[in-house]
Amino acid sequence: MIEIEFRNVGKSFVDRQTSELRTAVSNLDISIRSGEVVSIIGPSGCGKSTLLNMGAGLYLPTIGEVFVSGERVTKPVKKVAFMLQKDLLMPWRNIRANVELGLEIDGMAPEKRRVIAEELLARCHLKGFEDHYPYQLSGGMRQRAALARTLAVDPQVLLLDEPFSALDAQTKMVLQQDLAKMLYEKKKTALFITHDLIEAIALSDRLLVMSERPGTIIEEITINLPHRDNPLERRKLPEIGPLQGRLMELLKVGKEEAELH
Ligand SMILES: Nc1ncnc2c1ncn2[C@@H]1O[C@H](COP(=O)(O)OP(=O)(O)OP(=O)(O)O)[C@@H](O)[C@H]1O
Repeated sequence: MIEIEFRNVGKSFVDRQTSELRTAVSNLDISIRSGEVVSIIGPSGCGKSTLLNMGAGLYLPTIGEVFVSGERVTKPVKKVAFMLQKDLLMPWRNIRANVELGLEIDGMAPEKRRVIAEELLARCHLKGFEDHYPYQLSGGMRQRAALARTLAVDPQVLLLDEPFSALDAQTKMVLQQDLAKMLYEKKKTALFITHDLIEAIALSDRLLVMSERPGTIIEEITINLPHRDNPLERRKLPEIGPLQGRLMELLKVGKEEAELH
């Protein structure tokens, strides 16, 4: 089943300085199957976040249509959860209460949501920190709590906008491992934005490479590698290097600098 679909989607914004309409993304045709993890990579400003925002129903396309689970997206969609680089935890709520937030809004009984929150916090290695407040935790721990909160409402679709980019390399790898396991076990569908090419290869079934602005998909790469549920193992495979090289070519990494010399 196709879970997320973009049909000939484009999005333009009014430029605040010139008042002209500028195209951010165009001709996006994307189909993501249920249970698939797809990463989007592309140069800065090519429209990756714009694409994700349209998937979540936070932006509406200027042309074309977006569908989630066969339903046209015209407003924020409940079965879609969004996770950003900034953890957006509420500083006045402890970690447990932060994780419970979505369930509380849904009207779930306090005892029930407490059980769910504590189980997820344990899975995200935050057992013992339930009563701590965000300021008492490290960046990695806060992002773990944000992941637990994203998963608490049991969304079928996760849209992840560079969720680990502010973390140090080791913390990032451990969090990727936790995320990959949960996505795999619960058969979630995920669309993931990252600038980290190895992260994209390690976590995904498929990569979509975008062009410079106005962004569109210029290449699709299926990752035929084992260990989608174990990125730490996948990182060790010899195929990673050549795949990274191909992505660097597509993104012209180092080309502009070379032209300057
Ligand atoms: N709400 C908005 N209003 C006006 N312009 C916007 C808005 N959101 C995005 N844009 C413009 O659309 C273009 C694409 O932005 P977007 O943030 O989607 O790119 P990105 O690929 O996610 O960038 P980065 O990799 O740097 O995070 C940019 O030129 C940006 O200025």
